[in-house]
Amino acid sequence: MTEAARLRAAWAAVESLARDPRPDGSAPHSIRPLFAADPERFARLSRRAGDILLDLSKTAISEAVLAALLRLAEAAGVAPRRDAMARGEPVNATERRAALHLALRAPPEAGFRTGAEDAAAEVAEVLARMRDFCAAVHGGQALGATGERFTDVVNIGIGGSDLGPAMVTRALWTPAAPLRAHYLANVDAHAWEALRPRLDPARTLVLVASKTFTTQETMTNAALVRDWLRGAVGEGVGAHLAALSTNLRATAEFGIAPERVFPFRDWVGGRFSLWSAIGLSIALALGWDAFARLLAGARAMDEHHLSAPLDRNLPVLLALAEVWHVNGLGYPTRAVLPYDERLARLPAHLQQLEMESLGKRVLLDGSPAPHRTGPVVFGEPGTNAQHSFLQLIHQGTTPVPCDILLIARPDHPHADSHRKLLANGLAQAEALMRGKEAGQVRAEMQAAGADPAEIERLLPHRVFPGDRPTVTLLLPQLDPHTLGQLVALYEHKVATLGALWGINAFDQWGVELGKQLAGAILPELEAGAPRPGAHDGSTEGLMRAILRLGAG
Ligand SMILES: O=P(O)(O)OC[C@H]1O[C@](O)(CO)[C@@H](O)[C@@H]1O
Repeated sequence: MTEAARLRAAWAAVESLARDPRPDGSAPHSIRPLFAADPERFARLSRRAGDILLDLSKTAISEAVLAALLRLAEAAGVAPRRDAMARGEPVNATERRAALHLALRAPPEAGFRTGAEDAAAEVAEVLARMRDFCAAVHGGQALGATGERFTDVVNIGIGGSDLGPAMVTRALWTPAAPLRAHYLANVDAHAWEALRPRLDPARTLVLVASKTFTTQETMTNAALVRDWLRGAVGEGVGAHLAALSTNLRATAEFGIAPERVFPFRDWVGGRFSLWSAIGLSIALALGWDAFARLLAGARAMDEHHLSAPLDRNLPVLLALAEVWHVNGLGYPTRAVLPYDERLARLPAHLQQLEMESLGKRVLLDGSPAPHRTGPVVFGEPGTNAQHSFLQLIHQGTTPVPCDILLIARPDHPHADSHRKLLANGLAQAEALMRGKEAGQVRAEMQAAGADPAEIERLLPHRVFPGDRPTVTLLLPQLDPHTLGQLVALYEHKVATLGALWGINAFDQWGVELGKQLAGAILPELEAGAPRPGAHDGSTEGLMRAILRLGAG
């Protein structure tokens, strides 16, 4: 059999398991019969790596489905694609680049290279400079222009130059941390106007974080903030600025001294970059040790992913569950529900990581993808999500698989609150799977003394279909090391899905068209009139309406 034929056969096996009833007659999407048939299902379908326990048992993945999915992973070349990535090969084929974020969190002796480039040495050098800079800021050797110590760091960046670091500092910052961190992303200057009054320019350190150093939003905000700093501290503004970028010419043109530029290389993708110089705000805000432990956590997950067999490999299993849901059962969305307020920005980080990576419609060779690819990802922390969109997930027409993240031990003394939080997370997953049948609803309403006609009227509204899948991830506590493992787990899941679907998970051409068109519209707004015939009727009409309302 050729490779292509093997891959087609593997897909066909998964698809037929998703289409045809199981040998016991149960439907392929049903979960409850799997528990009824196998009291050991939790033990069989949960796996542990490092600090993370992954429970896949509340999905409709049967033993047969898991076996078929693992055969698909073999046929799609998941392990060789993973290894090519780790060898620094140009797995980002459309940009002819490596995707070597693994090198960012590896010790130098791991020896990561790409082509002739010694990635490990490069990383070690930048990390050492970042560590020294943090020590100087925290130790009071690097001061503001007026001799004050820094109390606040502002990271100006967007997308991958914002979401990862913002998510991590939101998760791990405590009042005992060395600096307060703020993240300015949107070109909407309301964001800056809301932040500005909270800052004292004399004590504010500003990081301009942009891989390309050309991103419109970041460069616009950087100019605004530099002017504000200059207005307050005059020509000493350089003491308040640093840049995190691959574009050393542009950082120099912006006026940032070379010793204040922390570089990284083009083999670091934006959405995989929080471990690079882009993570400097994390290290400044939380301390160097926390950043080092974050990297070590990610490295532990890398080692697991690189060495564990596919059937025990957490990122691979998570990716296979996604294939089952998206391609097998046809569920086009997924919700991420961290039952931890500190992980409030994790869904936003995963939205970029997953949707920018997997929102592709062609295979590596440019032919149309024969299968549906990346699902829509959204989420909110639990329990808040329960009071907003969980209704649809329980009773809507299309099942939405959920990732439920639980943290066993809190970092506060309120045990009762934490038990309630955990009880809710566990209960949602149980309720989604178990559902509530008509007989049970009827009995409950009868016991409450409801009128029989009223019972029959309300019955369909109060029935829960059940068999709605959840994947649970349990961490013992939230700290830099466990968070590093968790984020790296999702990164490797994304790369694995790239291999399974045969797409490039490392480019993002889809963001370009809007940027180009915005570049064309901007001068027309400045000139106060759309260029006749340059746009569709709607865009031109809206531009005229906006201009009439006084913008531009
Ligand atoms: O770091 P940069 O170059 O400013 O880019 C920011 C973000 O913009 C994107 O290129 C998308 O527009 C992301 O991939 C990236 O993370």
